[in-house]
Amino acid sequence: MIQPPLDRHSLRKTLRHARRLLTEQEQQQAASQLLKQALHSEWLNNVEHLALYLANDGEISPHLISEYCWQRNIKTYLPVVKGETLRFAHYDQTTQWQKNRFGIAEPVTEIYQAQDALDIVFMPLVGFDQYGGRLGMGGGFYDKSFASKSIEQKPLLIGLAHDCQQVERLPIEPWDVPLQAILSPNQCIDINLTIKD
Ligand SMILES: Nc1nc2c(c(=O)[nH]1)N(C=O)[C@@H](CNc1ccc(C(=O)N[C@@H](CCC(=O)O)C(=O)O)cc1)CN2
Ligand SMILES: Nc1ncnc2c1ncn2[C@@H]1O[C@H](COP(=O)(O)OP(=O)(O)OP(=O)(O)O)[C@@H](O)[C@H]1O
Repeated sequence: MIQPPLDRHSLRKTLRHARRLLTEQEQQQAASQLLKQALHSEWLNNVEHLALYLANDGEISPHLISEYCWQRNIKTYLPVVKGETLRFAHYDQTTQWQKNRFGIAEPVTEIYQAQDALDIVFMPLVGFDQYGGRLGMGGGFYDKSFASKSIEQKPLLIGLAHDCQQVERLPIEPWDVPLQAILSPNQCIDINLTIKD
């Protein structure tokens, strides 16, 4: 596991490099293990509206989780970049796509789901720690989007990650919105159950 002290910029560079080194086969294996962890965690049990993302830059892919959701009639949503924040648009196998300014596909729509109508948001991340710390791509999009959400309010924020993205303890900034849980191929961390010191 990578040991800080490393500043956010260096950590981001190191961790993005590590996940991009994973082979296609390792990515497929990770995606399949991730689905198993998601089912094992039981977080999907009573979910009706779930936001996830399209994997980019070596991120762990939640595509098998989407396929599971479609079989179960769980509605799936993707982030759409709007100015400095994110909106969440419904998608399924019939969706039409356009690329955003980062080259990531987004549904072509003007209809968005209210944030508090989402049950869970599976968040992409560059780095995480066992305390719910999250390092993203550096745009602050997720942090700004969920800045006013209290811990009790929907949606539940769950980070998805490769195990190689874990660090001992991330340097945290005041605006960072903590993860409430983390799923990786080998771990299912419920932050409320981990010891905070
Ligand atoms: N899969 C996925 N979708 C996502 C995010 C994400 O982290 N992952 N986002 C999470 O916020 C939002 C988009 N934020 C992003 C911020 C930076 C880059 C990125 O690749 N930056 C490049 C420079 C790209 C450019 O400016 O042309 C880089 O840093 O190398 C990508 C997405 C919404 N959708
Ligand atoms: N709630 C907020 N209000 C205003 N500015 C914010 C807020 N959250 C983050 N920012 C700004 O966004 C910038 C990027 O933040 P940070 O490095 O934490 O992004 P990130 O979590 O890595 O990215 P992302 O959430 O998009 O995956 C910071 O410079 C910060 O000033």
